[in-house]
Amino acid sequence: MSEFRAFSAPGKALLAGGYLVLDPKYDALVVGLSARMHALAYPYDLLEKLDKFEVRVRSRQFKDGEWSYQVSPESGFIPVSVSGSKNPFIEKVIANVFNYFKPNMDDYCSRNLFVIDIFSDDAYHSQEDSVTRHYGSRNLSFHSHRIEEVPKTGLGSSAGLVTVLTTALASFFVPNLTDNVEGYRKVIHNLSQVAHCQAQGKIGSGFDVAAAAYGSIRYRRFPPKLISDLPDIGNVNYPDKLTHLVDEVDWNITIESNCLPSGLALWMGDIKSGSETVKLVQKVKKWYDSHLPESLEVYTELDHANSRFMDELSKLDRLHNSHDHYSGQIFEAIKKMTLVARSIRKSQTRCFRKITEESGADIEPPVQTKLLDDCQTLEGVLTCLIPGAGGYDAIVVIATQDADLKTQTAGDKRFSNVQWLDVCQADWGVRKEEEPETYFKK
Ligand SMILES: Nc1ncnc2c1ncn2[C@@H]1O[C@H](COP(=O)(O)OP(=O)(O)O)[C@@H](O)[C@H]1O
Ligand SMILES: C[C@@](O)(CCOP(=O)(O)OP(=O)(O)O)CC(=O)O
Repeated sequence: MSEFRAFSAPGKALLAGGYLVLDPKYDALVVGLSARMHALAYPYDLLEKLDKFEVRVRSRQFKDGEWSYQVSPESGFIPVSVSGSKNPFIEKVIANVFNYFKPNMDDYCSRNLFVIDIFSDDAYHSQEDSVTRHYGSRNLSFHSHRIEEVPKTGLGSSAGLVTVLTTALASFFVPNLTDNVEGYRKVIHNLSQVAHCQAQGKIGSGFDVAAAAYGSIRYRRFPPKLISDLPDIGNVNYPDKLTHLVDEVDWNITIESNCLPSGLALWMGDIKSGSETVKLVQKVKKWYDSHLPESLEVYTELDHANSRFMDELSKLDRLHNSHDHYSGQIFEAIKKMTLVARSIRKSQTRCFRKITEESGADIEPPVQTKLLDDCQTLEGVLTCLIPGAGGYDAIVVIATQDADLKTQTAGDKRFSNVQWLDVCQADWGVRKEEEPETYFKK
């Protein structure tokens, strides 16, 4: 492999199943977004030190955005930073991709330097303190702060980074991956889940990594033990255990394509304040354990509402695919879906308000319920919800394709805190980008 090549992976919005998805008993709906994380892999290069590999990852949209790590087979491919700065997500990707492919120094003696550039679309981060530059054939925002200091919008930047970087790095070891990402999607997904969990230092449900790898899906998580049982990186057994986990073990996971029907549009509104997912999760867990069996009843009601929501969307999607988009049947189905979606939202709001009041975790605080109710009055809106962990981060509105929420809400005080992000659903997962030269700075 000596060619330039580029890959990209999508951001996510969790539309149903927040909290429940942490338990392998429940399904969630996560959609892939048009905002993507990109990786441009350069041809092999030569590093003077012939007994080591070096991976150089550059993310030039952020201050000091360059991380270099060296690895060698003798030290169990434990990445050693040579740039001084560390990025845990990049570090764990390198550790796992090398431990899985186990490249032999002799085979790579004159091609042991791997250079990868990362680009992230604007919607992932707040645009304050940034300048737009024409880069290749794209407009990209360049921030004056380091990546950790730039506020996020919650689209899953680390999951996108891990997934696209795993793909790009793997393409150095498997030359035919570039033209066959589909054939390696499961390996990319499994390796990315492992790296992401290790970097986060916790085992989330993995819905964000699954969406980065597969796009819009109905998702049921893997048992957390699969990853927590791995030995430490550097342990002599790590490469074999990892390979066994990635290739042989049944993860008991559900990943089924489940996208928003093509006649509907997704709007994502960033709210000018944020919530911390980890703290919310801790409070909800505590509430769940101390309120059994009532908390189980609440989860069962929520799960029922979530499943109805996913089923209705699938039904509408199937109808859309088999009919002319302007047929009377589609209009009727959308009208029916609106009624169903509103009853589902009522049920979700009732449950989330109850959890909010009893746990002290602001999943759906009254101001957010009010905002959703206001959104519901806009023309063309089917339903709206608070994505992911809820709180004050964001709202999602599902509307008919011709509804223009930006125009409808402009100057309306009720929506003064909402900034509509420039994203839509894009249901494909990690993939090759056909024209890598469009990323080159001219
Ligand atoms: N474009 C990028 N370049 C380099 N590192 C990135 C980039 N985007 C995200 N990251 C890494 O992911 C971290 C953010 O991860 P996290 O806090 O889990 O946020 P998110 O919810 O967006 O995934 C950053 O601090 C950085 O280490
Ligand atoms: C609570 C959760 O089920 C969903 C959180 O969804 P968000 O979309 O809010 O996630 P972050 O981007 O990580 O903050 C936790 C999980 O499933 O890991």
